[in-house]
Amino acid sequence: MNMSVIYIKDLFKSFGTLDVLKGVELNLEPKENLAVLGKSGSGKSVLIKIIAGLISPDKGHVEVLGKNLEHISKKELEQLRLKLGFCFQNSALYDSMTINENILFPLKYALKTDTPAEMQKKADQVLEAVGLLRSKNQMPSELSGGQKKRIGIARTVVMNPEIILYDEPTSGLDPITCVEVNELILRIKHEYDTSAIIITHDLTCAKHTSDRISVLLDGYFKKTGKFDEVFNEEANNEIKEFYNYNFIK
Ligand SMILES: Nc1ncnc2c1ncn2[C@@H]1O[C@H](COP(=O)(O)OP(=O)(O)OP(=O)(O)O)[C@@H](O)[C@H]1O
Repeated sequence: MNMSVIYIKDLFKSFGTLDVLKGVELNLEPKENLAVLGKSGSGKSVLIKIIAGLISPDKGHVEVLGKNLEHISKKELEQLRLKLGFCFQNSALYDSMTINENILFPLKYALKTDTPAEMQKKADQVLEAVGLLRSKNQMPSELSGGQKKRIGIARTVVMNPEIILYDEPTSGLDPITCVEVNELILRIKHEYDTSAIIITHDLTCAKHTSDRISVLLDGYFKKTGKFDEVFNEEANNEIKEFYNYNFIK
């Protein structure tokens, strides 16, 4: 039996004459963080959209939390999506709502199972976990970029997802705030027992937040392994040069 929370085999996706994914293989284990590195346009977002069932592959096997996406009903897909948390690049907060209302929003409109008191308790817990409980009555416009990222993560975590998909979690942040966000991603994994795919161009983020990294090049994962295995002496020049390993601490 396959124990992976995401299992992808022989995945192909083209748009017209553009072959984007050409034989992607991926295994995400329970409680594992996997960073996906790849150039702009290499197909990282397409891969995430396929995992979320938003677009269909041309060919290949995609299994998420034991469900084969090829044979899944609409209702099952809706239920599955509740177990997937998306952290968008721009945090995607509602500007006209307070931080507290932003956190409550998915609980109220997607989960619909808790009493108001239960929802508020969950919201307070995640705000505490990301260190921003005191900001709960502020508006998003009053927060820094790093604080917004943390709220975006809190809003995802409040739904208690089994898998979190982070899209460029450190983009646009200064190096010190990047470290804070990286630490938060790790803390979330340990405190909430989640697995995650972290799409990033930031090698420091990949190194610190993930158990393994996969490098998407030419439509498939050229290399997967622990950071030091991928960027070792024997790594081919494509991998070494592209990510300019020398700049990493
Ligand atoms: N719906 C679509 N129709 C046509 N082409 C698409 C579609 N979605 C993605 N593409 C193309 O697929 C390629 C991969 O796109 P994707 O958004 O996955 O790249 P990415 O690796 O996420 O890039 P970035 O790091 O810049 O976000 C691009 O050339 C893009 O134009």
